[in-house]
Amino acid sequence: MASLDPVAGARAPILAVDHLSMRFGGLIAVNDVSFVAARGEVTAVIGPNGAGKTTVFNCITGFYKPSAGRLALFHGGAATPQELDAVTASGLSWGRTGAGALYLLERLPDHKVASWARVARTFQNIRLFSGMTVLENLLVAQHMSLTSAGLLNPAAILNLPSWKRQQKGAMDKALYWLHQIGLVERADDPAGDLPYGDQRRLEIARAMCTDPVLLCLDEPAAGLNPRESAALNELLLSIRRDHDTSILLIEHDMSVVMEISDHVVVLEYGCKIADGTPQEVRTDPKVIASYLGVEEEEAAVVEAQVGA
Ligand SMILES: Nc1ncnc2c1ncn2[C@@H]1O[C@H](COP(=O)(O)OP(=O)(O)OP(=O)(O)O)[C@@H](O)[C@H]1O
Repeated sequence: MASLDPVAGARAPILAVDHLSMRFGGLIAVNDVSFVAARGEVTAVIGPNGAGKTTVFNCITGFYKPSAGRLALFHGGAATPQELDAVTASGLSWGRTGAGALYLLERLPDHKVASWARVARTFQNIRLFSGMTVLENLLVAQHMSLTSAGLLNPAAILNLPSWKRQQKGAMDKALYWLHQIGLVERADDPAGDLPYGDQRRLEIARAMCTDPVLLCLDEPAAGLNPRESAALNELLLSIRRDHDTSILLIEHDMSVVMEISDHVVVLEYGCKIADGTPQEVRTDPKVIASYLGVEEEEAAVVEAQVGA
């Protein structure tokens, strides 16, 4: 894997997590974790239960204010170290850069992480509007951009062509994503009536309707059967291929991680223990020993390797 300098690496970063820590009273859930997610890549965060994965996500998406650390998100391309330092020193939550803009997510409330920094997320448990139709779920995701354009907006009040164009744009986008997830036929059915795998993909499509630069998925394959899991992989690979959206995912299903990730970060007890390509991580003795689990006799070999 090419070097991933947080600021100006060969592969432009979308997110640089820098010395992130999160404490809950005496418990250190995330302990001085740093990694970079590259633009246009799928980065997986893995680790055993309680390793701190969801806490990292909650810090990135503004649900938690980190106890320490910096979470820099880059729009348009990499920032220079000077630009990153200048925004950090300014005390502001964002600044313009030569390439576009950078946002310090730890300084933004969650709704601004979503609307300004354009970071979208899904949760471990599905959070669709189950009584709304499939199509309505995709339209409601775009409600913020439509209403903010509409507030005190004469175009909306008078139903002018510009307003109609915006509404048509929202419908076109919803229909595009309906096609992408193969649910056109079920557009008018309540979302809660869909099979579980379809609900998962609808949730991802709904997040994509907000045009995120970074899509954070918390265990998207949880509870899926192998066929549904394959459909999920296909959707995520198509997002990576066809859209300017980078993906950060937490996943326990190693088949998903190994098949679609470009880069894997491994946490254990809140600390990062490995960071590399799926191949590098898969063969890392620390990962084998601590996360994937080993047979007794293998453990002795691993221990020797780790100690070496
Ligand atoms: N709001 C909170 N208050 C107190 N402790 C918390 C809170 N959130 C998480 N923790 C603790 O932080 C540690 C890390 O939890 P976290 O949910 O981030 O782990 P995880 O790797 O996502 O686990 P899982 O795979 O089971 O979802 C755990 O010990 C958990 O109990």
